[in-house]
Amino acid sequence: MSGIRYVVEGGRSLSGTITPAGNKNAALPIIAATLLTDQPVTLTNVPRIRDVETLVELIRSLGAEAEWSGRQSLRIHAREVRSVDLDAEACARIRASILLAGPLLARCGEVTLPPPGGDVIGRRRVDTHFLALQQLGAEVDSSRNYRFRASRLKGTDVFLDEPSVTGTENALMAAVHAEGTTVLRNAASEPHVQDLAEFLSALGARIEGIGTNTMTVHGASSLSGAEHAIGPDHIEVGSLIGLAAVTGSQLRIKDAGVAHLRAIRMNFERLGVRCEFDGDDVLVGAAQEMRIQSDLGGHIPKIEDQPWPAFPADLMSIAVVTATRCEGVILIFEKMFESRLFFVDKLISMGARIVLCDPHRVLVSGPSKLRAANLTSPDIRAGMALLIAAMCADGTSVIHNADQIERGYERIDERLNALGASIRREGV
Ligand SMILES: CC(=O)N[C@H]1[C@@H](OP(=O)(O)OP(=O)(O)OC[C@H]2O[C@@H](n3ccc(=O)[nH]c3=O)[C@H](O)[C@@H]2O)O[C@H](CO)[C@@H](O)[C@@H]1O
Ligand SMILES: C=C(OP(=O)(O)O)C(=O)O
Repeated sequence: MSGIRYVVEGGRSLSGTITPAGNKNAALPIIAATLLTDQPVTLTNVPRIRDVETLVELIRSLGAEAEWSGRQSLRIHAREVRSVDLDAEACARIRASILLAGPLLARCGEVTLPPPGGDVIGRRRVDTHFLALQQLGAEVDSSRNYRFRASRLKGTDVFLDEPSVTGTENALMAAVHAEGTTVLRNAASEPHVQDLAEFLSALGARIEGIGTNTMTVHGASSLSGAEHAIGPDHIEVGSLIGLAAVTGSQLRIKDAGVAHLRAIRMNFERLGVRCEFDGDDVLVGAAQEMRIQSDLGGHIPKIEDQPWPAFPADLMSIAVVTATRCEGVILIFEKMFESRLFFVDKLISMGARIVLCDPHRVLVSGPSKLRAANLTSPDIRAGMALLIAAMCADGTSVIHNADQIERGYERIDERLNALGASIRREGV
């Protein structure tokens, strides 16, 4: 079992203001995309999390200069890029290593990538990446590692077999360097995909349809440098809303990017958790109704994930833990990942009333009073859900393998302690 554990004293209410970190899933493709230009790039609001540090290590190994010029500010200059063998262990630590495929193919004409890692939440297919890059003219071979080769990339009309987030991002990064025009259909449009497209535009790429499922990309032979601020992490904002609700906390979540929070707000309302928008801040009040809202006719409601702009898959674990503290019954239907819901056995051991119907669906009946427990975090979001459970449970819980939480949430112990939480970080 790996090194970091959190010792959490439950039962405390928090109060105050917290600013969400930059979006992990935007920072990662944007850092990969800096390899597309030989000019310097400055990125601000970059989350200092483990996945980012690993990707920075990987791009340095390819010859890019990358220096932190402030706590959240990263300067990258990929004057020269050599596509040599990438460290297999570093690639296996993160899902985002797959995002080097598009930029390296575009810049160097070939790339061999060891298989990516990332959360173990079910099968993580890469077929969409292969399909898209192949249609742009790459030869691909997955017999040993992932090998992509293209003497030139040529724009075309690409229909993605599913709106894969990183698949869309790889296609976008390859397309900006392709000859002619590329149309990407059935594309993902999550805030992080939009952020990447905005960054590429700041480098001089011409992209139409940002934020929709059809993007048109006009290829450019060279791109400039740029300064770009990573957008706020809407998954962290959603996690904080759930946390505030179950701990009876009053929080102002500052500069939260409310334009991206409609589906998130709507689904929390289904649990009887309401928040207000004040400019770009989110306000969560301490006295929430916490009563599950039935569908018309008194039917059992559900929360389900779907591609953007619907409710995000990465908030499903947070929705489950929040529901355990609400009055009523709700079905949580996770359509994307077949192992993400298995962590509910840990909530059940804490006293939650949950039926795991099948790998994709759980029925939660609340409210349950949660008891402290000795827990292990299986992935980023389940880890955060367990931290939330521990914070509202009676007694002191220990969360092992908190390294997983730190893959995605920056200094979460310090930041929550500043609001009144009691989380002691131990281990190395
Ligand atoms: C580094 C990064 O950005 N990781 C995110 C990215 O992973 P990633 O890009 O790996 O995830 P994908 O979008 O490719 O797909 C995730 C899974 O959902 C399935 N699928 C996808 C689209 C769809 O319409 N229906 C469907 O069932 C896919 O088959 C796949 O099994 O997007 C996921 C889905 O938002 C998030 O959980 C991850 O945090
Ligand atoms: C699943 C996630 O990350 P990754 O795709 O990097 O494993 C996540 O951010 O919840």
